[in-house]
Amino acid sequence: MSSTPTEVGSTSTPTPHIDPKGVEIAETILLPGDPLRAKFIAETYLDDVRCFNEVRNMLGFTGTYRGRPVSVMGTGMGIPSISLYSYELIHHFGVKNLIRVGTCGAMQENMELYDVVIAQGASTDSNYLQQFNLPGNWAPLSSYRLLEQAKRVADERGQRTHVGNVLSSDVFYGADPDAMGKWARMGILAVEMESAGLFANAAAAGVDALALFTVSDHIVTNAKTTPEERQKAFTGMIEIALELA
Ligand SMILES: O=P(O)(O)O[C@H]1O[C@H](CO)[C@@H](O)[C@H]1O
Ligand SMILES: O=c1cc[nH]c(=O)[nH]1
Repeated sequence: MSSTPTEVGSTSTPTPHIDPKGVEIAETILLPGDPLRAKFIAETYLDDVRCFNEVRNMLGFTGTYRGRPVSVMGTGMGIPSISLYSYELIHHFGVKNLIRVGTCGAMQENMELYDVVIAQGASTDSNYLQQFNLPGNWAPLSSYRLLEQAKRVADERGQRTHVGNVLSSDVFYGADPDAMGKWARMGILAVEMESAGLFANAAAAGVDALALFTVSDHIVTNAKTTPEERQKAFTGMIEIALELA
């Protein structure tokens, strides 16, 4: 990371990628990859909404959900993108609970479109973790506190879930046709592109992170949702995440 804000700052002091212009950012934030999904979540679920970021159109909003402050912001796609936003949110704006709400490609045959995946851990083919110079291979895990709450809320709502290890991949269009099968045989539930970076940044800073996904397509059966459904139809996952705020 070339820019290293280390103190929690004021919301009138911008970082390179977030300029809240005085609008507060809540300690709990939902993080979809798509900034338009952030706008949809804010407009659909939050009261008293204010926009806190428009830099690069990576829209961020703060409002209340059942009276509690909560923010929601897009992260873009891939570990480099979510890593710089999560770093600034944690280290400059004091965010403590970071909940990714994404889409994923299912990799196990017992999974269906619109099932919710709760990431217990995130394996990765990215080199992002090497910067921590650990003397071995570190396993990026989600916060057990948030994981346990999310599973309980999902069960209460009758939402079908799968809890386990996901793959945060640097490649969407991979060159190796065998790669996904190898990960699936190690029990990986689904592929997405950000959570390992989010979990690493959260662990390094001692804050809590979780990732929830809606299955948008299936790597084995080739079932798919449409782009419009990807933006809007994932209400089960969003409603679980909002209960954690
Ligand atoms: O729907 P989002 O949250 O963007 O997540 C998934 O979708 C994107 C790829 O289409 C990647 O960001 C992947 O992680
Ligand atoms: O990263 C992703 C997200 C959804 N579906 C995939 O196949 N990959």
